[in-house]
Amino acid sequence: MSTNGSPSTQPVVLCGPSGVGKSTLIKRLFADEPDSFGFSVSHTTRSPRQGETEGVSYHYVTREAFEKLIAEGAFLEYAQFGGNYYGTSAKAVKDVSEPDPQTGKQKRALLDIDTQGVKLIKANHAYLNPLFIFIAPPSIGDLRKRLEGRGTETEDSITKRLAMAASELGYAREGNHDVIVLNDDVDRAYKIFKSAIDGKLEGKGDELPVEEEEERQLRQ
Ligand SMILES: Nc1ncnc2c1ncn2[C@@H]1O[C@H](COP(=O)(O)OP(=O)(O)OP(=O)(O)O)[C@@H](O)[C@H]1O
Repeated sequence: MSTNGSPSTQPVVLCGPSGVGKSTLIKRLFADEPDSFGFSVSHTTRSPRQGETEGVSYHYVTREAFEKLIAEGAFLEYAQFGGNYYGTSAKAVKDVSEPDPQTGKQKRALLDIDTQGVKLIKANHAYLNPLFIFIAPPSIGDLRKRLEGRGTETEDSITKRLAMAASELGYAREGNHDVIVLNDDVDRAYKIFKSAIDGKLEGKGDELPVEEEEERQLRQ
């Protein structure tokens, strides 16, 4: 496994197909270690809502300022929803691991991003030096069952997510991640995930599911 960076502050990038169980593993990690990890503060062009604080809830910026940041390549990912921009900047990720001015405590940034975001970090923000962890499904068929079971997606959305899943698995097969975690049994997967982020995993973790099986199940 990768030995780059200090395990105490090295950002952790979690990626993998929609429905594979990333949120499930992140929830467990936060329950296990509530003070060790943090999410980066996103930028947005929407106005602050009551109770929200600049720099805590979001970094609130104008459209012009947001577009300037896009042009500068500042964002690892960004998107528009409801007429507003939202984005994660590389600086916001780095800021998570800065010592808190009051307590001196440092947190590790945890990111849940798609393959596009992983490519952007590798191409433009390599200095972040994260631990890239790919969460893999036992099969595309299992992924379908999980997305159906979660009850949050339409059939059309499930079909799109499964097609995306195949391309994300393809990118993982090229060896672009430091660690592979097969989320077959969630307790077993969490153990591998936790030992990887604690720097205690020997090797690269699990094997990816076989490609032929995937294609067969996609055709079904
Ligand atoms: N090992 C597992 N076995 C069976 N079901 C699981 C397992 N891990 C997670 N699930 C279930 O699969 C569904 C999808 O999990 P989750 O929402 O964590 O995925 P996700 O990767 O965060 O998806 P998205 O990227 O769409 O947010 C949930 O209903 C979850 O309870």
